[in-house]
Amino acid sequence: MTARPLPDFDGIRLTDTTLRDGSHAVRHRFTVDQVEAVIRGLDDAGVPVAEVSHGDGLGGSSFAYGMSGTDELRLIERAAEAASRTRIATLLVPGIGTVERMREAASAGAQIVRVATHCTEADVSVQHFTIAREIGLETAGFLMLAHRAAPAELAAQARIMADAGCQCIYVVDSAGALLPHQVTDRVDALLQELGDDAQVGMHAHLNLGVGVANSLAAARAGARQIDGTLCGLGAGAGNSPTEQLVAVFERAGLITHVDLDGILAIADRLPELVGRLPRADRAAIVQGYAGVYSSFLLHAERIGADHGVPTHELLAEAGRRGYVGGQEDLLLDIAVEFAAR
Ligand SMILES: CC[C@H](O)CC(=O)C(=O)O
Ligand SMILES: [Mn+2]
Repeated sequence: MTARPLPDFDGIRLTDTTLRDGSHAVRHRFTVDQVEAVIRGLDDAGVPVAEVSHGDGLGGSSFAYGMSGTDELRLIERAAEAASRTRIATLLVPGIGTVERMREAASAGAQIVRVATHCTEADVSVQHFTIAREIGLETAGFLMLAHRAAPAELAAQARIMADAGCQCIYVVDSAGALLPHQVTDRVDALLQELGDDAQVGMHAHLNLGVGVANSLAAARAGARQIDGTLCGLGAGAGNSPTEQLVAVFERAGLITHVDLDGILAIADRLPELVGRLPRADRAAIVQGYAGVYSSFLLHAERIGADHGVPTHELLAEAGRRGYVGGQEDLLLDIAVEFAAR
């Protein structure tokens, strides 16, 4: 294993993913003007990292996942121009995004790449981490749907990412299904496995209403990088709101270096900038309860409406069938089956 420096940051490093995970909630229609306004607000508040891409990561613009309103490379470029101290991250799911797209994102101004895989398939990220480090990108790894892997199994997958050059491995609660003690167990297991080889991060969703508590549990257990989005804008019931994380961490004595007034100011402006915000409605709560990938929600709403099947029934069945991220199209099979009954 090659020695590599860990991201240097004193305290908890927040990554705001409004312009990536939040993209699901606006059906991937972010404009350059919205990106510029959000980045300026985050930058003024001192948020260290902001993530930008299609909601499903680089290359996600497609019929299956939803077409981007504006090419994500233009959004990344504008974000990098608008930021004076916030560093721009982007996300890549191997198989959706390519190494070539990652290079283009780096040329457009991304300095950090976060490579996301299903929680038992870290091996598909090895090539991406190797090349990302070669081209000088900082790296993070996402183990998605982390509730589906026991702590020891998740730690073994984190080891694969760390050995490939990943500097921070995230417990990603894609379904908003984890409870605080389950987050603590997973962060503990990763820290024990990784030692000084990589940091640990937490990405939480709000489907069961405990996203902020989960983020706090992770930070208290030793996670160094934590994700949020302004007003919780994101897939499913949304993400831990960045502005609440700043307030909660300050109360808990954890340093984020983000200015609370500044982050509240840009969060306050978000509804006027983007419109509809996600909420924990019946479908989103069932989604968390059934452990279903959060970005299935709007696909399930659309497919359910087309076939006269309630969204929450589609999602509950997707949970029973154990679908993973990328299998959004299989919701259609359920809808057709249910509609025929
Ligand atoms: C497309 C990757 C994925 O949506 C990452 C993420 O935010 C999650 O799993 O929650
Ligand atoms: Mn997410």
